[in-house]
Order: sequence, then C-alpha cells, then structure tokens
Amino acid sequence: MPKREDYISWDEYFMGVASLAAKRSKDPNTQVGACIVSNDNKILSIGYNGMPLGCNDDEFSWDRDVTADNKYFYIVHSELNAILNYRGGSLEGSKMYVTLFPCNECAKAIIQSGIKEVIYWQDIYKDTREVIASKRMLRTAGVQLTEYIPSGRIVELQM
Ligand SMILES: O=c1ccn([C@H]2C[C@H](O)[C@@H](COP(=O)(O)O)O2)c(=O)[nH]1
Ligand SMILES: [Zn+2]
Repeated sequence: MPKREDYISWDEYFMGVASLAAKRSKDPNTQVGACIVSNDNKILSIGYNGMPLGCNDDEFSWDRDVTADNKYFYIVHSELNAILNYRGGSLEGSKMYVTLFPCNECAKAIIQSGIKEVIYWQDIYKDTREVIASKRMLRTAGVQLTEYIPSGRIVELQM
C-alpha cells in the first residue's frame, strides 16, 4: 500500500499548533498563539495571550479602553509566554511560529532569547508604532521575518 500523500506540511503543522494554542486565550477581542520550534522540527514550547499565573482572569479587566483599567496592563503576550514556558535551556537558533506579528516588547524577548526566525500569519497592526519599531529591531538584530502564506487547507478536529 502506498504511503499517505495528503499529510500536512511542517509549516501547516506548526502554524496549526500556534492557532490551536490561540483558542485557549480568553481575550474577547484578539487571540494569539505562538509555537517555538528547533531547527530539526521539534516543538520546544507553546504560548498564548493571557493573564499571569495566579491572576484570576475573572477578576482582571479584559477591556480595551486605555483611559481606564484595561487588559494591556496585565496580559502576558503569547510570544513571551512561549519563551517563558520553555524549560529546556537555550532557545538559541530556534524559530517561532506566531499567529500575529510580534509587538516591540515581544521582539525584544525574541531577540534576547536567540530566536533566529519569526514566521508570522496576521499583520493587522502593521501601521502601529509598536509593530514598526518591532520590525526595525528584529531586522537590525538579524532575525529572519517570514510571512506565512496560508495553504487554504481546512483541517477538521473533532474534540
Ligand atoms: O505581540 C503581541 C501583541 C499582542 N498580543 C495580544 C495582547 C492582547 O491580548 C491582544 C491584542 O488585543 P487587541 O484588542 O487587538 O488590542 O493580543 C500578543 O499576544 N502578542
Ligand atoms: Zn507582544
């Protein structure tokens, strides 16, 4: 019997894992997932955007209004969570798949942790100062930026 040929690609697999992680996010507006992968295609860590450990997400604000108490004070971004969730030592030379282009704060953490490539999907905040600064830093630091081109394949998961 011939082998299966319609298996998902590495890129679909890792962006799929990042997308699945995003579904854990309780942010009512934007859910983000990140998956860090070694050069030999092993998943090293996963993260999504959410409140810090011990901070009850029923008690902290999920609001976007920056003139009042709001979620931006509290949320740990998916990329930082993925970096901090890693327990194995160094991330030097690894790649990060992320469903949204990283902000400037995540860019700093990506650079400092030694991640060498960011494969991103959405870039909806590309005109913000945060993302413009992020791209400047990542490029200057030699981090490769690769846009994920969706294959259009639909993968169904029955849970
Ligand atoms: O680099 C990033 C940038 C943002 N996020 C998270 C932080 C928030 O939970 C949402 C953005 O919310 P908006 O309502 O779209 O402003 O995305 C992230 O995880 N990583
Ligand atoms: Zn961020």
